[in-house]
Amino acid sequence: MAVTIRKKTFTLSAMNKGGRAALARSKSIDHQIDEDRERMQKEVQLLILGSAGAGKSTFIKQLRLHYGDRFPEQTRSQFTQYVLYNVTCALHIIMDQMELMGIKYDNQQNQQKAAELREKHPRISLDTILRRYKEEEDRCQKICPSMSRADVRHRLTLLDVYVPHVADVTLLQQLWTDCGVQCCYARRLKFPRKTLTPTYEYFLENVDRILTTDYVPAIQDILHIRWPTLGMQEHVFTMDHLLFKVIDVAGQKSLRKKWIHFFEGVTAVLFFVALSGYDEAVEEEPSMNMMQDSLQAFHEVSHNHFLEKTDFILFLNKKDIFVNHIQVTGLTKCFPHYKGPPHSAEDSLRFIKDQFIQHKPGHKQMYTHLTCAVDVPHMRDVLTSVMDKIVDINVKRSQLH
Ligand SMILES: Nc1nc2c(ncn2[C@@H]2O[C@H](COP(=O)(O)OP(=O)(O)OP(=O)(O)O)[C@@H](O)[C@H]2O)c(=O)[nH]1
Ligand SMILES: [Mg+2]
Repeated sequence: MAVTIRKKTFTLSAMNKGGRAALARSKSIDHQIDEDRERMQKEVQLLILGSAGAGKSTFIKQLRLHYGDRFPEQTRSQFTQYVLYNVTCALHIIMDQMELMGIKYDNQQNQQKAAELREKHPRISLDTILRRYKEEEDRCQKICPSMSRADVRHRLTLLDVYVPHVADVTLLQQLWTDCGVQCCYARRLKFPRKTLTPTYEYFLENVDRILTTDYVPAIQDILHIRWPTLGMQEHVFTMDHLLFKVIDVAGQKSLRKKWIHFFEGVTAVLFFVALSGYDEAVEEEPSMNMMQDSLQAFHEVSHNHFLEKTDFILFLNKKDIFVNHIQVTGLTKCFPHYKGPPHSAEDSLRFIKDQFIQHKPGHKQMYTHLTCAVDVPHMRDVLTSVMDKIVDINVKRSQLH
C-alpha cells in the first residue's frame, strides 16, 4: 500500500514577524555552529603542563625545529645570553667547589675577576626570580586590573620579559682558562653528587666552542638552555593545513594556579614528567620529592572538570638521566612500596607509568611516551606519532560538537 505524506512548506512571506525573526535567529545559530566546527577542525589547541624543569619548553623547541622555522642562523643569537648565563652558573659551581677544596686561582688578577663575577653576575636564585615575577605581576595588575580570562592571559604573556644580564665573554674566558678552575673541573667526579646538573655538564663540555666572540648558538645549545618560563608563551605552527596553537606555562609550584586560565577549548593536554625527579627534591619545597609532586599535579589536573573530556598525552621525559640515576639509586627512594628489581630501568619505568595511570580518572584516554627531549632524531619519531594522535583526537572532538 502506498502512503502519501503531504508536506507542508512555509514561505517567509506567509510567516508572521515573530516567526521570521525566530527563523533568522536559528539560521544565524546554525551558521555560527558550522563556523565553530570548521574552525575547530582546522585549529588545534595544545596545553603543555608539568612541573618545573620537566622539559615543556624544550619540547616546544623541538616542535619549532621540526614544524616551525627550524631556528635559522640569524635568529639564534637571541639565545646567546641564555647560553652565557648557563655557562656563568656552571662556572659559579666550579668556583664554589674550588673554595671547598682549597684550590687557588693562578694569580691575584684572576682571584679579583672571580670576585667580580660573583658580585656583578651572581646566579639568580629561584626566590629572586619569583620575587621579581610577583612585582611584575602586581605592576601589570595595576595597569589592567580586570580578572577576565583574556586579560589574565594577556598579562601572563607580558610577564615573560625577565632576561639575564650576562658577563662579558672575555671575563668568562679568563676565568675558564685559569689553571685552578681547570684543575677543579678535572676533579668534578669528586664533587658531591648532582652538584653539576646534566645541563651545566653539557655547557662545560662545550665551553671552548661557546666562549668565542663570533659564537652563534647551535641547535643543541638552544635545546640545553635552562631558563624557567615565568608567564605563558603561545607558539603557533601549521602542519597539513592545521593550525597548532601550543601554550607553554610556568611549572613552578607557586605559579601553577595560573594553569586554569588556559583550560578552555583545549584539544589535548601534553603533560610532562621529569623521570629523573624520582631522586630529586622540588626546588621551591625541598621536603617534597619531585616525582611525587608531579603525580599530585597530574592527579589534580586530570580530575579538573574543565578538562573532563580532554585527552591527555603523558611524556615520561629525561629518560637518559633516569637510566643513569637508577643504576645508583633504586626506585624505592621515591616509591617505598616498589618491590621490583631496585636498579632495573625497565621495571622501574613500567612501575612509574602505572602510577600515573592509576592517578587519572578511569574513563580518561591517555597515551604515554618515553622521551629524551634534547635528542633531535629520537624526538622526530616521537613527534610524528604524537602529531598523528593529536590529529585523530581533533577529528574525534570536532565530530562530537
Ligand atoms: N638530559 C636531558 N635534559 C633535558 C631533557 N628535557 C629537558 N632537558 C633540560 O632540562 C632543563 C629544563 O627544561 P625546560 O624545558 O626548560 O623545562 P620546563 O618544563 O619548561 O620548566 P619551567 O619553564 O620551569 O616550567 C633544560 O636545561 C633542558 O635542556 C631530557 O630529556 N634530557
Ligand atoms: Mg619552560
